[in-house]
Amino acid sequence: MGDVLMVQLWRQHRDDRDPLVDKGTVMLLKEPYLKGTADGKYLLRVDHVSDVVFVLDHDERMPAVWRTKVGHGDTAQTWRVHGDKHRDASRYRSAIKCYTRSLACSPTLEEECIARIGRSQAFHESEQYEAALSDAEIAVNTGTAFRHLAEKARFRQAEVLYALQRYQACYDVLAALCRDSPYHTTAKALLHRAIARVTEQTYGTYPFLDMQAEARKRQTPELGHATYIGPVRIQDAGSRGRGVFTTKPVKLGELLFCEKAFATSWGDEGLGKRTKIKMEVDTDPAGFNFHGKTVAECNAIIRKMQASPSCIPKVVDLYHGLYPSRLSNGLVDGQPVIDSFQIRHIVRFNSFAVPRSSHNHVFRTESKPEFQTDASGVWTFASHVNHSCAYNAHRAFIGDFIIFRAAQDLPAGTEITTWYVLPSQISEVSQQSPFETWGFECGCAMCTEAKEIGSDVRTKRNALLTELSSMIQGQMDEVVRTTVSWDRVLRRVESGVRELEQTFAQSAVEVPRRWLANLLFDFVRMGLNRPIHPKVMTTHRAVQLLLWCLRSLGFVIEGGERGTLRVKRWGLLSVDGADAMSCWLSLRRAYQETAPELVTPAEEYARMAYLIHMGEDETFSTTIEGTKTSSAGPSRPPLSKTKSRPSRPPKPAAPSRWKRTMCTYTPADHDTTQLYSSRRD
Ligand SMILES: C[S@@+](CC[C@H](N)C(=O)[O-])C[C@H]1O[C@@H](n2cnc3c(N)ncnc32)[C@H](O)[C@@H]1O
Repeated sequence: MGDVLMVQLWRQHRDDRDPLVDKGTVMLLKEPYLKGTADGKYLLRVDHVSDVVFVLDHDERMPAVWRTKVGHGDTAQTWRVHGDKHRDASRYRSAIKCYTRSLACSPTLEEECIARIGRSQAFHESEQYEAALSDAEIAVNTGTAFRHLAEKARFRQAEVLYALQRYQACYDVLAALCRDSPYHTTAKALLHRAIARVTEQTYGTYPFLDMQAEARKRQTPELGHATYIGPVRIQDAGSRGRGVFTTKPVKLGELLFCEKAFATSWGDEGLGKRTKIKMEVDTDPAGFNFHGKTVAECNAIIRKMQASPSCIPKVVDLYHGLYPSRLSNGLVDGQPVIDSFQIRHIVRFNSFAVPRSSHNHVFRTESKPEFQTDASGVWTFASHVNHSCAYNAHRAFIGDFIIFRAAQDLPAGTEITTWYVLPSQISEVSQQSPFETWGFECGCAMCTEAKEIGSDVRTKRNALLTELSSMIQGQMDEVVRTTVSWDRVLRRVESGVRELEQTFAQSAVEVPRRWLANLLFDFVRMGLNRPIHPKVMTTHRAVQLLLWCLRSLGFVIEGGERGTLRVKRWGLLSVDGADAMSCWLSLRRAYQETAPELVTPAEEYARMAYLIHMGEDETFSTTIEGTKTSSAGPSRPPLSKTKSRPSRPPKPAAPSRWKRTMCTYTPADHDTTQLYSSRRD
């Protein structure tokens, strides 16, 4: 009839150098459907990438009348030359088409092998690693008869195995290649990298300093390291579905796993700027609104699944709520079946919004006053960790790596938990559940206690909390402006806090008192901030209040004022306000005046908290001291399998440096619960 219908292709990978649809492109659409447009017309909408099949000329499904006529110049060699040209210009789609045509008319095994090597490279450069590997392996087999091609094909195979993160297999190929061709310097260099990756994968030893530096430097900080899964495994967690459990006793701070993201989406703006992604708002048939990073993240996942079909099962196996699983894992018409809507559900339940490095969440400077959430991504192993507000494992980020460390000593068979979001007020726990998005109720001690207390206790607790926090702020201002004595404020705060404590029937070890700890910590910080509140708090009182703060988080501490300081039980690390790391660092500072003998143990505890918070402690001294040399602290045995540091002699405390540090180190100035995104926190 001469009609023309618009076609809308969703979620396809766009490459402006090499358009997906060009003049003469022939597509087959599966399950096509028409969608009405605002101007009263119709278009064909294709939501799922696997609902389009691009038909090439030699494909038997191409109608004969549409096939291009084969000319005299259409030889394997000319197609290959075209392919090389496209590949050199980064037009991989076109290059692959040309190599495919070259393969279709290769008259000899040698010609075929050359075309395979070329196509493997084009697949590799366009991140279609599995197709690249398949071509490389065929080339290795066919190339054995041609010495010059065999070496090339094996190196190709090794490069693709490395890109596929199959480091042991990559090592095996390279070790043999280097034996046969000892002069192959590029193969040797890759062999060294493969060895480093196998070591990371097996022992969890990482060059964290380099990783932090790389994450800061690179615009898209996807780091070239391997995933390590330590003493943990996925298993049934009863009513919580699957969960991650320890396989052996684990010590506080030990590395549980360090996982490279399956897919992340980073902003396309310059380094250090806030993320800005072209907004693409979209509603799927289930009614979810997805925009910005989430759309980009879905696209990144889909693209990776298309390119590496063997990883599809581990993605579609992730929790996706009530959305039905309809996918077969196999290939249909030569390509994997990908349901875009299922991917959206997977992203909704499993994605983390992340900073470039956990440093960005905890530390900020005057030049970088804003907290950045630079990306969002999916980590397929980490996604199995369930939530608890009283979590026992802490996650940190460096580039596209998620690092989980034990935040307590954990016996074998313990389910590890993290926080998705934290309730922002005690009262909220009893009203609307912050976990509604995920469809569960948190059963941790804190949530259970908050639910079980009677409404009179709850009302009293909330009233006291509100009264105390506004009183602290108001009174501190009074102290600064007038001659109101500091002691009077302190007495009022102390009696208010004691009254609040009486609203808890259980001990702080059983039910940590996050909000009380926050309040106390805010108070101490104000008191110690001498440039603003001159001479308001004695350091001795600050020490007592900081210890109180840690005890409110469930820490059991022996001594702490003079002579001895020993943590008998580690409490909640906390991420919002009174985090244990800030408390220990403030204590370390205060001890410089009141009990110098306790500076070193306090620093050790601060270092442990830092390790758990940041995922590594190699940057501890640099970050805390603002110098390149390590600060004081007795050497301790390396934790888990992390790189050990040489022990250094204790150094005297340096108050002037600390002052400088205080300018850059303001962890309690923000509410970290806000920083991770509306999804998983
Ligand atoms: C990212 S998944 C975690 C892994 C999931 N349990 C599984 O079986 O694959 C998030 C989902 O796990 C479940 N979940 C997580 N924490 C939970 C908790 N504390 N209690 C009950 N269910 C929880 C909820 O169904 C939530 O939507």
